[in-house]
Amino acid sequence: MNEIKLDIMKAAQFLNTDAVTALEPEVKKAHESLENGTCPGNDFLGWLHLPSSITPEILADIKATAQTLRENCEAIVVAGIGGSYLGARAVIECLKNNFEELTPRILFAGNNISEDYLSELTAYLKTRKFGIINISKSGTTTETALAFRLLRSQCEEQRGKEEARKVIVAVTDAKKGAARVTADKEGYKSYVIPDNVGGRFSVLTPVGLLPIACAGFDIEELVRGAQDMEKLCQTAPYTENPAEQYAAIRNLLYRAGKNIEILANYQPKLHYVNEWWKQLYGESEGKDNKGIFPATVDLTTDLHSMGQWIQEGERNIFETVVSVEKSKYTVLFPHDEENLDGLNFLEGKRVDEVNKMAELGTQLAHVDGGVPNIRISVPELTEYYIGQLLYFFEVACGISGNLLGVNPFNQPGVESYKKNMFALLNKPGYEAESKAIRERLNK
Ligand SMILES: O=P(O)(O)OC[C@H]1O[C@](O)(CO)[C@@H](O)[C@@H]1O
Repeated sequence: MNEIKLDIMKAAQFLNTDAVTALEPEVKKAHESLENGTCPGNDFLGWLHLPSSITPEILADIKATAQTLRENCEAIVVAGIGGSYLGARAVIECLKNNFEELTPRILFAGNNISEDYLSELTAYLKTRKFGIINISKSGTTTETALAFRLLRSQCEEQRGKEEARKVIVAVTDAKKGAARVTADKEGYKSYVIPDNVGGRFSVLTPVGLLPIACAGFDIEELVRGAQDMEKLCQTAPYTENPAEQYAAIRNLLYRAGKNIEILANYQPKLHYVNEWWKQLYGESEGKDNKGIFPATVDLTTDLHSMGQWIQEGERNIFETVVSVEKSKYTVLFPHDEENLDGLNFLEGKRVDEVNKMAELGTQLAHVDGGVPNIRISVPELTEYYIGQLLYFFEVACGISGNLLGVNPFNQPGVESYKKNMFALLNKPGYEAESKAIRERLNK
């Protein structure tokens, strides 16, 4: 199998010579505790062998639902936030044309509380036949619930209740939560987010697969990539196991004082993979006053904004570059008669070659500047390799969180803002908190 490759040489050179080798027993133990289900948060390990559990029947059912939506909608709005949003968007943005809109158009909502966003979205949809995929594990997330309320009533108004039923799909908990109750009451087609799969690990459940199928992409290939990576991560020895090596090197760097990891790409289509990765690692590791801060950049774009900081700022960072080996198209650097920009020496070269030299030059400059560099190379931006990449990051995250000594599968800190927001908005049941927060603000 051809696969994504990890190169940690330019990061390991910042550590003692045998540091990565010496960590093997610890990494193996961290990985085994995932596999044996003995790690903290072990009731949330449903994602670990998810790829190999996906049957052709499950995929066929998702594809049939996607087909119904595709046939009946000019736009499909995917309502969700965090893990109920980013995985689908990451894959779709990787695979779609940078400029052409998909047919039907895939729109995202429920990931903010912006009045203008919702106003513009509902106005845009007024003249269009649209459907909704309402994704929320809890069914009570404010951002998503708000968008769904607005969109559902608009959809029913535009199509009539009966027709609307055919184009509203819920992806939610098996039993509890508003989304489940509404779906069951209204008879919407629905999918279950398993109890033991947390949002940020759910891209290979219908949370990700349904929107990706609606966008017209090949979910079989995506799952096949993840399945192959599942096999590799389970069987490969330490030195050839990308998930174990990535978990090892980032923890060693963290222990050496590098507490910020910057995920970088050289393809705009990977922007939302950055966003997905940020949630995966941020929510998994940032707790108990510990954790690498996950930051992201799009290059070469951000070399013209963040490049200075990365090159010469505080030396507490390391960089992980996701590099795509093969471009889909060919564009050659053009000739210019006047050559005022002095770039005719590049004439006839593939733009991708120039991009790759920018990448190599940047890697060497950053390493010279004291920034350890990890490189993940992806053969091509296809469903198969994206499936590999996402699953690789998930397993590495589980191992890494165990090495760090946290529970990688909870996110208790996320509740704090919600508690304050509800207190400020006088949510019933929050009377004491409302009183306390008002007193605090009036001091
Ligand atoms: O699917 P839900 O329950 O709406 O939650 C969405 C997101 O909110 C969080 O619970 C907190 O941000 C994430 O972990 C999750 O991915």
